[in-house]
Amino acid sequence: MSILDQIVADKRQEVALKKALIPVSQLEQSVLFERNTISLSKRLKNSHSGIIAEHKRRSPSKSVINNSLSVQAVAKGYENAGVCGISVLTDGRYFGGSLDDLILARANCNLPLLRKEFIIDAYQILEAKAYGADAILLIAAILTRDEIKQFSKLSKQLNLDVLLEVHNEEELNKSIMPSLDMLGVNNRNLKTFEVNLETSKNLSAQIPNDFVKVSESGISSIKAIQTLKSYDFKGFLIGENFMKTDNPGNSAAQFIKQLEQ
Ligand SMILES: O=C(O)c1ccccc1NCC(=O)[C@H](O)[C@H](O)COP(=O)(O)O
Repeated sequence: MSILDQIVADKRQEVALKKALIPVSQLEQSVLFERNTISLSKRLKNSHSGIIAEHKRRSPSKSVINNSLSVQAVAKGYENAGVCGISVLTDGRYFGGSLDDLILARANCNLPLLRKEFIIDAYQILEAKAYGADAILLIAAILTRDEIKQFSKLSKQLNLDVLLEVHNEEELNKSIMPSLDMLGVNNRNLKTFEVNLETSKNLSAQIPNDFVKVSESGISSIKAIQTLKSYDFKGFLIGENFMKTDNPGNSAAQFIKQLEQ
C-alpha cells in the first residue's frame, strides 16, 4: 500500500469517528460559519508575488521540519511579510497539524486561509468553513470526478474557493469543471515523494486559462518562481523552504523583497 493510500484509509476512519462525535448541526452553529470569506484566487490574480505560505510542522517525506514555533507567530509573520494567503495543514497523524491550527491562524491574521487536508467527505468541507477557512484543497489522485463535482459545488455554496490539485495529465483531464477556482500542479509525486518542477511546466499549457494556475511543492528559489511565472503560474505554494527556518515570516519577507526587485 502506498503512503497516500494509507493516509486516505486512516482519514476515512478519522472522519467516521468525527461525524459520530460532532454532528453537522454543531459545525453549522460555529460563529465562523456565517463569516464573509476572502477569495484566495482573486488575491492571486492581482498579486505580484503570488506566494501561498504554508504552516507545516512535519511531513511523510521529511519527518520533522519545525516543531518549535506557534502557529500564531507563523501566521502573523507570514501576514507581515505580505504573502497572498496561508495554507494550514490540518492532518494530525502525518503532518502534526490540527483544526485548532486553522482556528488559531484565523484569529491571528486577515489573510485567505487554505485548509490543506486530504478531503474525502463533504463533512470536512463543512468543518473547514466552521474553523475559519476561505479555501479548500481537493486532490484529484484520491477522488472520482463525481466526488470532485459534488465537493466543489458544496464549497461554492459555502463561498469557499477550491484549489484542485493534479500531478499528471490523466488527473487533469478527469477534473476540469467550472466549479473549480484554482488548478494546482503538485511537483511532488505523492506516491514516491519525488519532486520535479518540470511537472508544472509540462502541464501548464493544458490547463485552461479560466483557472488560476498554482505550482505546489519543492519551490525554494526566486529563479524557480520567475521561471514558473513565464509558464503562466500565478500562485506558488511554499512550505518547507520557509518552515525549516527559525523565522518563516522573515524568510517569506526576504523572498518577496527579492521578487519585487
Ligand atoms: O510534503 C509531503 O511530504 C507530502 C507527502 C504526502 C502527501 C502530501 C505531502 N505534502 C503536502 C503538500 O502538498 C506540501 O506540503 C505543499 O505543497 C508544500 O510543499 P513544500 O514546499 O515542498 O513543503
